[in-house]
Amino acid sequence: MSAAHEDTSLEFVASNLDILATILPERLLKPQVGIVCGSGLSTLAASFRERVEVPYSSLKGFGISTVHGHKSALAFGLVGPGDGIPVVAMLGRFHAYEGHSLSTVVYPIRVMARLGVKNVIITNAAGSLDPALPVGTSRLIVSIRDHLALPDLTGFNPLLGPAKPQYPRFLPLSAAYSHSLRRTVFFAAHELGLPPSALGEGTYAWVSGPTYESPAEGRFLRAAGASVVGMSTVPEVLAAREEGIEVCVLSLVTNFVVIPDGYRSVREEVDAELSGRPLPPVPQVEVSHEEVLAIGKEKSEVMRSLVEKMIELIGKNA
Ligand SMILES: O=P(O)(O)O[C@@H]1C[C@H](O)[C@@H](CO)O1
Ligand SMILES: Nc1nc2[nH]cnc2c(=O)[nH]1
Repeated sequence: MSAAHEDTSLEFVASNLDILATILPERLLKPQVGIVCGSGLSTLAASFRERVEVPYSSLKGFGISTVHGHKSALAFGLVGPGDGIPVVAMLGRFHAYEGHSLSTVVYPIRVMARLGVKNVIITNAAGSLDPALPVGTSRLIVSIRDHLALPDLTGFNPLLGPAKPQYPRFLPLSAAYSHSLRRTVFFAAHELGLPPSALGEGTYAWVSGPTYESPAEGRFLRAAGASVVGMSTVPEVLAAREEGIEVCVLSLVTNFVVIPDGYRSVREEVDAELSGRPLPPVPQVEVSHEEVLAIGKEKSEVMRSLVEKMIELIGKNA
C-alpha cells in the first residue's frame, strides 16, 4: 500500500463537473451538504427527494468500493422542508485496506468541494473501546470530537506529497471537528426527542484494517484516549479540512472491541479447576463484518433521522 505522493486524479475533477451538469437538474447541481455513508448506512439517502443516483463508474477518477454494504454511487437529492436543501451522498466509500491509494480514498471529498459542498457529515461503523459506550442498547451513536490516527503519525497520511499552492502546507487539526456542527448534532437529537443516552461524544481511532483489533491493540488505543475505532473517516476528514469544508463525524457503535475483564491467565484458570473450584467462563467477543452490517441496518433509521434533522438545522442557520 502506498501513500498519496502523486495525486493524478485531481485533473479529472473538472470533467466530472461537466458530466454531472449533463445528468443533474439545475437545483441538484450545487449541493450544500455532503454525506458519507458508512458500512450498512447507504439508506441514509433513501428519503432524498428528486433523487438521482450517479454510479462511480460513470465518473472519472473514482474507484469501485469492494466492501459488502457499500454501493458505488453518488446520490443527489433534496432534504428538509419547503424547497429542500440540495445534498450529495457517497453511497459507498473507499478504504485503504481495499488497495485504494489514499488519494482515491479522499477523491470524492475533493469532488464534493468543487461542487460547492460547505459542510460534510461523515458516518461510519466503529467498535467500542469504552465499556461506558455500550453496544446494541443505549448509547449507539458517538459524535466525534477528535481523532487518533496512528497511520497519519507514522507516514501514511493522505496529505503527504508536494505542496500545492491552493492548499496549506501544514494543516492544523486542533479544531478539525466543527464545534458548531457538533452542537447541531445535539440540538438535532433534542428536536427528535432522542434520549440523552442515545448520543455520546468521543475520539475516533483510525487504523488501516482489514484485521479487527487484537485485545492488546484495543487496550492500547483505549489507553491512548480513543473511544471508538474504525478503518475509515480520518483521511476524508483531512481532505475536507484541506478543502475548507466543515466536518461532522457520526460513528455508529456496532460492537465491542475491549470487554471488561476480558483477560485472565490460563494458569489461574487451570489451577482453579485442579483445586475443584473452576472459575466462571470469561465473556468472549469476536466481531464480524456481518454483525457490523446487521447493527447498521437495524439502527440506520435513527442515524438517518439525525442526519436529516441536522441538514434541516444547517439550512436554517445558513
Ligand atoms: O466504512 P466504515 O468505516 O463504516 O466500515 C467499517 C470499517 C470497515 O470497513 C468495516 C469493518 O466491519 O466496517
Ligand atoms: N477497526 C475496527 N473497525 C470496525 N468497524 C466496525 N467495528 C469495528 C471494529 O471493531 N474495529
